[in-house]
Parts: sequence; structure tokens; C-alpha cells
Amino acid sequence: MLMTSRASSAPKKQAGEAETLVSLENAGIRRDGRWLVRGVDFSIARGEVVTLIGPNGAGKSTTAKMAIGVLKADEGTVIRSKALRIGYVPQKLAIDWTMPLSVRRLMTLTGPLKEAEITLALEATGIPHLIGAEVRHLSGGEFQRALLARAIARKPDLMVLDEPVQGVDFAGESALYDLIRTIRNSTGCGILMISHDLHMVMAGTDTVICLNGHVCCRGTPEVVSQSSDYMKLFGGNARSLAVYNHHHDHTHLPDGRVRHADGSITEHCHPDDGHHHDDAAHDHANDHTHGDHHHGHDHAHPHPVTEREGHRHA
Ligand SMILES: Nc1ncnc2c1ncn2[C@@H]1O[C@H](COP(=O)(O)OP(=O)(O)OP(=O)(O)O)[C@@H](O)[C@H]1O
Repeated sequence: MLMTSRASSAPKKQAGEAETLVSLENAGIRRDGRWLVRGVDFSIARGEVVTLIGPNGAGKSTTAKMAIGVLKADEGTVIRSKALRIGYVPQKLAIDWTMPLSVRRLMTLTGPLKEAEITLALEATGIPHLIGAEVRHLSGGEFQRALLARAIARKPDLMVLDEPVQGVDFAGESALYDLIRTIRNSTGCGILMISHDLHMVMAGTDTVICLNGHVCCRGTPEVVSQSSDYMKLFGGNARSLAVYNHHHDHTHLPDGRVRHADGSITEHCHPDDGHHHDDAAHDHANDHTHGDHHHGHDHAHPHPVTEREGHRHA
């Protein structure tokens, strides 16, 4: 029997367990008699970074759109937590690049924002000085920062970033991934990210879902990078992947406090805690179990941006 996205009752959350923001069970999208993706199962908790990887056409963007409700599942279920606020940075934007458009205006295209909210978001992404700049004059990295600012300005519970570093140079990529982690750490939001950039992304991700029309393999970056299915898909690239090996001796809770191995909770990490500085892979309250779905809910209210051809960084 085919089922579509549905609401459910409020989640019953165990003490200490991060809230599940969105959960997909056996979800699929069919178009023109073909399943674009099928049998997709995963969930995203508050404070968790989930990354979708996979070759071109694997269904990553389709899956992300299904997760946030831009596309309705033709099979299976997609459940989002009640009144979930979503910040979405799509892969492509329908922007007329010949028309004047300031960064300030770009920020409010999908909904009104106060000037102070715009300024704060642009400060967070490091480009407050560009508030009056023409979008068409921005560099690739500045444009991506502006899109990120627009996504975070609405203080989302879940950020969905479809290839957030496209067109950005190597140093800029690293800075943007740092920024994404900083946003997650300071706001405790969940993040669903799509990327081809295996090296950077794998290091900063709690859970990797490798897609190829279906979920090919999943797990921590370490588990996925050693999977034979993953090796088959990515070949030599996979073998050269440098996953940041770390051990988790503490957990960052969504409210910013830190729970240590002995169960004690402090405001900050201890100086001698494992894998801190230049750390790309803290364990941020991802102490929930995938496939263990507690949620409930209702329709999400994403701020989808029309996506068509025409994005200059595509
Ligand atoms: N509306 C649609 N109708 C028919 N086919 C579609 C539609 N949207 C996407 N597709 C096809 O579905 C497949 C998955 O597309 P999707 O954009 O999700 O892939 P992706 O993994 O994000 O790819 P990429 O890495 O190239 O961005 C592709 O083969 C694409 O051509």
C-alpha cells in the first residue's frame, strides 16, 4: 500500500535523548514510471549532522526535498516534528542575474526579517559589510555565505544545505564547513547536508548516508568509508579519503553544556578532553539511535525557494 507524508502524535523522548526532527521510513519518489529514490530510511536529531553522499543522479536532492516536504513521498512515510522551522539552501536558485538585487533583499525574498535579524545573520556568516552589495557582484564564497545567512536568519531547527560549498575555493570551503559546525554548536540545530566533497564533509559529520537510488550504506564516516559498497561507488576517491579519527569521551548537549564519560555535566569542555582543538568531529548530542523513531507531528513550514536552472554556481 502506498502511503504519503503524514502527521503523527507527539514524540515520546527518553531522558537525555536528542529530539528527532525528521524521520523517513521506506520513503520513495516516483516520476514518469521510474523510482528516483526508493526505500530511504533515516532520521535527523537535534544537534546532529547527517550528510548525504552519492554519485550524480543518485537522488540526494530529491531525498532532501522529500525530507523537508517540498516533494511528497509517493511511498513510505516522512514525519517531521511539529512546527519544525527549516532553513533550506537549495542547490540551484531561480535568480534573474540581470536584475539588480541587494543582499538585504535576497535575505527577505522568502519572508520578512527585521533589519537587526539580517545584520546578525550576516555577521554570523562573516559578511555584514555586504548587506547593501549587489548579489550578482558577490564572489562564489560570498554568495554561499549570503545563502547560509538567509537560512540561519529564521533560526531553524533543521538546516538543509544542498552542496553548500559549490563554487567556493579550498580555503573558503574549509571556512564554510567550520561556519556550519559553529552554527550547529551554537544553535543546536540539526543539519542535513549534501556534498560531493568527501574529505571535508566526512570529517564533520555524525552520520553519513550513501545513496545510489536507494540507501547503499550508512553509519559513522569511519564505517561508511570502510564499506565495500561505498568503495565500489567511489573507487579511488574512497581509498584516499582521510577520515578524521577521533574518540568520543564527551557529548555536547543541545543546550551547549557538555556531558562527560563519567556522566557529569559542565558548561564547557575540559582542557584535556579528547579531540578538541582543530576538531572536525565532536560528538554533539548524537546519542540517539537511528531507526528508533520517536516523533510526531504535523506539516513542516519550510521556506522553499523556487529551484530551476539559472544558478550561476550550478
Ligand atoms: N521532476 C523530475 N522528473 C523526472 N526525473 C527527475 C526529476 N527530478 C529529478 N529527476 C531525476 O532523478 C534523479 C535524481 O536526481 P537528484 O537531483 O535527486 O540527484 P542528485 O543525487 O542530487 O544528483 P547531483 O549530484 O547530480 O546533484 C536524476 O536522474 C534526475 O534526472
